Amino acid sequence: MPESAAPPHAMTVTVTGAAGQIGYALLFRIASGAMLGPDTRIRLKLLEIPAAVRAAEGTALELADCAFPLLDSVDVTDSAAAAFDGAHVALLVGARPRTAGMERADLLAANGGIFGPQGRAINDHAADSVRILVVGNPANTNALIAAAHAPDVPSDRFTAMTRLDHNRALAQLAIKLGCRTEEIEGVTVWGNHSASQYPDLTHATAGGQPVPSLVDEEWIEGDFIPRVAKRGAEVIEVRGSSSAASAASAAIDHVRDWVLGTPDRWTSAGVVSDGSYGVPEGLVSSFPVRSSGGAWEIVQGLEVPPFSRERIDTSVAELEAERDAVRELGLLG
Ligand SMILES: NC(=O)C1=CN([C@@H]2O[C@H](COP(=O)(O)OP(=O)(O)OC[C@H]3O[C@@H](n4cnc5c(N)ncnc54)[C@H](O)[C@@H]3O)[C@@H](O)[C@H]2O)C=CC1
Ligand SMILES: O=C([O-])CC(=O)C(=O)O
Repeated sequence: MPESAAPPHAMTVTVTGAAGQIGYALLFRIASGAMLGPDTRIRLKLLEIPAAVRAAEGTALELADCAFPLLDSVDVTDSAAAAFDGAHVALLVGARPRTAGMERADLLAANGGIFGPQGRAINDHAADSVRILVVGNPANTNALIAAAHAPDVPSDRFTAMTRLDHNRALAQLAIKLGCRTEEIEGVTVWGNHSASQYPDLTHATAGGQPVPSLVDEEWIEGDFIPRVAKRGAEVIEVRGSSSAASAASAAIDHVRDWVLGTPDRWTSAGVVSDGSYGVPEGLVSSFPVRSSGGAWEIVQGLEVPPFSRERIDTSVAELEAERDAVRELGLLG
């Protein structure tokens, strides 16, 4: 055997719902090193329901065929205990979609049946340093349920994905201003990953110029906010199926920034509230965040004008209603 030049450091990454649309767009980028960088080898563990294990095994064949230098192994299983064994990063993508005629309470209950046991399995089997990103909808409340079943895992390790909403906001603003997304800073998505979210441009700058001086309020209220908040529905209507590659890309961005640190600008993530900005402690809500040393910190001290206050409160009220509903269903332990 030639002397190996492989990086010494390896991490175990668990992906649930691995045979789904997002899984197919996500796994190859993780294995290529796009998520954890060029110095980290990857051990993938894929969790699926029994009926989709074979499809996930098919994806594992293709992963092998890519001959990714950083990919050490791929295991496919329908056992949560096996899937989360030693996990350093867990991407909870698999979820029960809403089907016709399904009430919100039914959806919450069906997902509680997935995210409760997965939270317990993470608690019992994952690495001490595990970091969890919930992508499967309703993402914020699913993260809350998983965290409630993992008493030994610090709750700040459970996060929900609002990075896709953040990226959508950057993209819409860049199109409006004719600039590159890279020139934009200070955008925040607050609240729930749902149509009630509040993409906030109050503190945004583009090329160093305050965005509120570059666009009018009418555009922000009438075009920008609804466009971003309802972008998922727009993609479903035009593409004929829900956002997958963009969701996978956002998940990569979220975990990369969490583990390796944000650049000099902040981003948005659903994190457990510490009471900042009047969001009740314990709710998983989207905030402006920075990461350093592998931990998210909520950006403090931003002024919240009345228009923003009202929008944040509306989305947070929806999160509270979801929390109360899952509590009543006995899903918070
Ligand atoms: N937070 C966000 O920004 C976004 C969230 N989503 C959500 O992500 C989720 C996944 O989306 P897609 O990949 O398009 O769906 P999909 O239906 O293509 O795939 C979901 C996969 O999860 C699997 N699954 C179901 N229950 C499972 C369980 N208990 N354990 C393991 N796997 C399980 C299914 O067998 C299926 O293969 C959906 O809930 C969707 O609404 C989608 C886009 C953006
Ligand atoms: O509604 C969905 O399943 C997809 C979704 O969350 C989004 O695109 O933001």
